[in-house]
Amino acid sequence: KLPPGPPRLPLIGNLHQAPKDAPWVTFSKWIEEYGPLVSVDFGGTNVILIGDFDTARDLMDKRANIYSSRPRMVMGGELTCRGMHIMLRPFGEEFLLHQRLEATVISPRASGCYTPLQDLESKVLLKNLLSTNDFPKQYERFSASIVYALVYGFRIETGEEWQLLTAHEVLKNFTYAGQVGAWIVDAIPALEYLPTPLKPWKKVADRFFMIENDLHMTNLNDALNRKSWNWSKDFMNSKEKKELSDTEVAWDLGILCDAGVETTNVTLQHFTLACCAYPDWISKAQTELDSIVGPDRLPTVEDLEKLPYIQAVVEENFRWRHIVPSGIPHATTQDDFYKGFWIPKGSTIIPCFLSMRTDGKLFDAPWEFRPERWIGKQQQVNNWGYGRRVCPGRFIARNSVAIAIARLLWAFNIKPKNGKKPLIEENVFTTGFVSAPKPFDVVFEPRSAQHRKVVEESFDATEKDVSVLLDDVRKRQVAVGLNPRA
Ligand code: HEM
Repeated sequence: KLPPGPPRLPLIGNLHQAPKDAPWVTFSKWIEEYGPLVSVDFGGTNVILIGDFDTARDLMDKRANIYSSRPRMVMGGELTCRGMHIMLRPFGEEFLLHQRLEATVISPRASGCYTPLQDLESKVLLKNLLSTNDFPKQYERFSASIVYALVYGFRIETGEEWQLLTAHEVLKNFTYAGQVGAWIVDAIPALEYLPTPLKPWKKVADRFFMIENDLHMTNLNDALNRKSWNWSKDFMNSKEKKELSDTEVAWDLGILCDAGVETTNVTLQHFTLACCAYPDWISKAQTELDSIVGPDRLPTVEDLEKLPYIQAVVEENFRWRHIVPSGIPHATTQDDFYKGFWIPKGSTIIPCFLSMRTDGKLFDAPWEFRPERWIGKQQQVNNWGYGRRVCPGRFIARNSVAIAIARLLWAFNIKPKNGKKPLIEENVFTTGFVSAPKPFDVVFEPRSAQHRKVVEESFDATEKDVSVLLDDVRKRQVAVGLNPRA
C-alpha cells in the first residue's frame, strides 16, 4: 500500500489541494498529520513527501541509485532548455558523464584552492557595506563575483554587468516556464507532436531558449579568450568534452554559475534576518572573534578552524531556514518498498526541508536561532540535498558563507533600522521556489573606528586583478596534487 495521505477525489486525486504558493506550509501540515512519509496524487503524478531526516537518509541517500532522478518538466526543461539543464537531467549514463566533467573542479580539495577569490570578494563586501545598507544587492555581487571569476574568469564589480542582468532575465523565464500546472504540454507531453501553429507554448519556449543559449555561448567564448585559467578552459580540455558538444558544455558551465548566485545570496540574507530577530548570540560570536583575531586584522580562512562558535553560527544558519523550504524534488526510477509502504517507480519525491528543520524531537524551539545547538554536537541538517544529486557547489558555498559570516560579525553590529526585532513567522519570507526574507531595513554599523579602518585598509591592500588571483588558484591546485586541465 501507498504511504498515508489526505483523502483523494476520483480522477484528480489531491490536485484541488495542490498549494500554489509556499507549498512547504501545506506539505509540513500533511506531514504533521500523517507522519514522515506521506503520499498525494497530483492529477496522476504520485508525490511522496518526506518529513524527517532519518527517512530521507534511508531512502534518498542509502538507496540513491533509485531515488536520484528528476521529475519530468516538459515546458521548463525539455522545451525551454532542450534537455541541457543539469539540474533537470534524468539520472543515467548521460547525467553521470556531465557529473564527471565537473567533478575535478568542485571536489573539496579543488574548492579549498578558491579561497583567494573568497578573500577578495568578502573584503569588497565589507568595504561596500560601509557606505550602503543595501545588503541583498551586496550579497548578490559577492556571491556572483566568486562564481563568475571561477567559471568565466571575470569579476562582477558592480552587480550591473550585462551578464548578471541577463541571468536575472533567464531565471525569470525559467520560473515562468517551470510553473506547475500552467502548461498543458506538461500534463499531456504527446501534444508536442502537434504541428507548430497548434503549439503556442513552443514560441515562448524557443524565445527563452535563444536568450539563455546566447548568454551561455557568449560567456563560454569570452572565457576561452581570457588570460588565466578558468572552468570554461578546464572543461573544454577535459576527456569528457570529446563526447559532448560545445553547447552542452556551455550549458553545464552556465547552470553551475547561475546555481551559485541566488543560493549563497539568500543564505546570507537569512543570516542577516537572524541577527536582527535573535541578536542574543551575537556578543558570544564577537567575543570569540576578539579573542582569536583581535581588532587589528580581519579574520582569515585559516582562522575559521579556531573559531568553533562561528562554525556553529554557520551551521545554525543552514538549519534555521533553507533557501528552498519545500526541498528540491527527486524522482524514483524503480518500484521500492519501505517499512511496509510501496513507493512506485516514477514517483516525485519531495524532501520537505521545512519539516525537517522544525522537528521538535531534534530541535528545541526550532524557530529560534541558537548556535549553541551545534557546540560539541553532530546533528543533521542536510542543507545540500541527497544521493547522486547532492549540491556539487557545497564546498565552495560553505567556504563563501563561512568567511562572509566571520568577517561581517567581526566588522559590524548588524541591527534592525527601526530598532525593533522582527517577529519571525512564515509571512516574513517570500513564497516562490527560492524563499528569501521579504525586504527589511538593516543597519551595518562598524563596531569601532578601528574596525572601519581595518576594513578600508584591507580593501586597499588586497590584489584585485582576477588574472593574478586565478593564476594563484591554479598554482594552489598543482601544489595540492591536482591536475588542472587547462
Ligand atoms: C549556500 C549555497 C547553496 C545551497 C544552500 C545549495 C543547495 C542545493 C540543493 C539543496 C540542491 C539540490 C540537491 C538535491 O536535489 O538533492 C542543489 C543542487 C545544485 N547546486 Fe547547490 N547550493 C548552494 C550553492 C551552490 C553553488 C555555489 C553551486 C555552483 C558552484 C551550486 C550548484 C548546484 C547544482 C549544479 C545543482 C544541481 C545538481 C544536480 O541536479 O545534480 N550550488 N544545491
